[in-house]
Amino acid sequence: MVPMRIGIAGLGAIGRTVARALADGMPGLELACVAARDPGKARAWLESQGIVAPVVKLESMPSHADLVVECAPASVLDDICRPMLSARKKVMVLSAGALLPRPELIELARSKGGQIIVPTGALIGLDAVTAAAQGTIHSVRMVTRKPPRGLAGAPYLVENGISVDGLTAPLRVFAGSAREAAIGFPANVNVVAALALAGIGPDRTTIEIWADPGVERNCHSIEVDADSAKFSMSIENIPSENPRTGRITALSVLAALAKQRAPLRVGT
Ligand SMILES: NC(=O)C1=CN([C@@H]2O[C@H](COP(=O)(O)OP(=O)(O)OC[C@H]3O[C@@H](n4cnc5c(N)ncnc54)[C@H](O)[C@@H]3O)[C@@H](O)[C@H]2O)C=CC1
Ligand SMILES: O=C([O-])CC(=O)C(=O)O
Repeated sequence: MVPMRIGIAGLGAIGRTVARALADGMPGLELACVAARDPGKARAWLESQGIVAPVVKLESMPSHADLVVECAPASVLDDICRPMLSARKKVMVLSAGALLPRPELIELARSKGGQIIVPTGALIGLDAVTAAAQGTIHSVRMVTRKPPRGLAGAPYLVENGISVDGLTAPLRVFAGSAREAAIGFPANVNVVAALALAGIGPDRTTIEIWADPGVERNCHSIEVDADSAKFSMSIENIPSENPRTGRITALSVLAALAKQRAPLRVGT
């Protein structure tokens, strides 16, 4: 079987873990290329890891890869998706919050025959949410609690003069829709964007965000009420080297990549 060629756009907390795993060997998959903001730094890291892969520009990824894992800042989503989707290829999008204001990327995938894959990422239960969405979902509500350092610097906090420094008790810093949360916290709550895309959309999916000095983990809890089932889910994510990103996120990418070529697929 010809291996599926995987590209990685963004060599940070998620990208490095995915690159390492692909280089160690995943059946039916090969690391085909990497794109980074600083190509010299990327080459030095790959060399230090003994990983052989070309460092290429975002626009030339389609000639190297069948599927690109987007694990870069939200601001570069267009530059990663457009070339790949125009070439009828796949992009696994981690910056899910940046997809909400860009429905044209989904339209591009539709018109060209490419595909955007949003993995479950740092979340839980998108299998059940997508299943329930085949029927009627009445409501989806999410509450996120993060250590203050996992929220510091978010545009919503800066614009509203909300400080999370030196908190001694939990502070609710936001309540609103997934669409508003993705704008105000573009690097902190991609999870609610993925939840919205799986279920009832960004305007009806609601979220509260708490800066909680009492937690060490990024905690998400979700309640779904549908005509097929009512369910609650929660997950406590251990932060990776990037305090905003749970360790499980890169593992979710690996699981989603493995499904691309697996003889047995478990879960939707
Ligand atoms: N969907 C989900 O469940 C989750 C999504 N995320 C999102 O995934 C993305 C990646 O997260 P991390 O790896 O933790 O971030 P990170 O900040 O550790 O790494 C991002 C990397 O992208 C690189 N980069 C910047 N500009 C670039 C460009 N023009 N081309 C290529 N690379 C570029 C940076 O230099 C950095 O190495 C972020 O948008 C984050 O918000 C994070 C956690 C969960
Ligand atoms: O959704 C995100 O951007 C990251 C997150 O909450 C987590 O890793 O728990």
